[in-house]
Amino acid sequence: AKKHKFWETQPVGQFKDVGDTSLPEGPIEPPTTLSEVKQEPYNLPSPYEWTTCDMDSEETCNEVYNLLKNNYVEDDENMFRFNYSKEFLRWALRPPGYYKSWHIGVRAKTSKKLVAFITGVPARIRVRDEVVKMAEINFLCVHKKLRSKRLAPVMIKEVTRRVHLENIWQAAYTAGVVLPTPITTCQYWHRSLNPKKLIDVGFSRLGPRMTMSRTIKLYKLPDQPATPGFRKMELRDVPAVTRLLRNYLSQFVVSPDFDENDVEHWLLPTEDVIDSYLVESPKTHDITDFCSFYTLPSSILGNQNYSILKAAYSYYNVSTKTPLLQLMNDALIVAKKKDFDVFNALDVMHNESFLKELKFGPGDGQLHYYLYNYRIQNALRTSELGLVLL
Ligand SMILES: COc1cc([C@H]2SCC(=O)N2Cc2ccccc2)c(Br)cc1O
Repeated sequence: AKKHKFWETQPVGQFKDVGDTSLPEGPIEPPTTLSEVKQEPYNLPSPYEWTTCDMDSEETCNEVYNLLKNNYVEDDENMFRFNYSKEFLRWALRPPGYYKSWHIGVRAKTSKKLVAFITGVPARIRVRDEVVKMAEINFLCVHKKLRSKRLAPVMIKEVTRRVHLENIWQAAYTAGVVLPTPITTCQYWHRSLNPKKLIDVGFSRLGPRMTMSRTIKLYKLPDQPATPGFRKMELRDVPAVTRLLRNYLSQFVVSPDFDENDVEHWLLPTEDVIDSYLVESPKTHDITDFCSFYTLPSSILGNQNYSILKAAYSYYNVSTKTPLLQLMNDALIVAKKKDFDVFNALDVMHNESFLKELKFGPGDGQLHYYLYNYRIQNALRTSELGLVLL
């Protein structure tokens, strides 16, 4: 049926193959030689042209920011829309070894307006015992006025072509919709930090038999973290955090294979983008635990009193001495202190162990994870997934 016309032509796990144990785990199609990769860009409908978005350029970064701010992902009831900041986009799109050519835009030939965007960044992802060079595909966005012109399939084929040109044959991506075929499906959970605002904007509702003051008291947090030695991560901590994180992530079926360069980029604190904290034992000065969250505001569509929701998203957390429950409560405490309205987390890794106890509530968004050109025999449990995509 029409349902997945495009995805049924792609090397991804097909629904019809689920459960077929005769199909081996690993790449679905072999790599080709670079000469066999299409050398010229795919054809766009005639009014449009490809452009490479130089995120170092203030002007271009502004165009990308505004396209996403006005046209990127909304919730099912169109009450909120992601509002990735320019600093966040620069962080997300320029990791070690990134390719500018993978920051792909579509412009209208006449007006030169940016009307669509899709990106890839290189990553080493371990799947069981194999470390695979992949592209992490993200920020697929088509202007609201150009929807259902079938632009997305040609943009996906173009970013795939440019990834192939760099001799990379696998990719990882997420979507809020079911496509062939998720390797796992996660649930978002939310911990209120500013319940009054969340109720006012319609994200949360006052519980039955609950007053506003009772609700505010329910979510109240201490003013300071509880764990002795809890502090912000610094450059000098990169080697120890890398060791801690690599060891911790090795237990999951799918996870990033971070080296010190990656840890320095992805986890060193950047104001209003990424926050990272660690526990340095006051006695031994060992680094025993780590927690991190990224800053991703949302536009609030159509509320009289507020226009921005300040949201923190749990990123990578490692607990070896401090109980994860206490570590994450300290993360909530510093997030509240930094005036976040809500702290979001997926039910991946060991997150399920603290979500309910720390008063997270389940969200309505499901997040499906996908691999391109790499078959995984059976879907993973969310607790087997050690990969957080932005
Ligand atoms: C509305 O329920 C949810 C919406 C979102 C996404 S869709 C567009 C947007 O902006 N979101 C971020 C957000 C907005 C509001 C609260 C928490 C997170 C997610 Br992710 C999970 C939810 O459960």
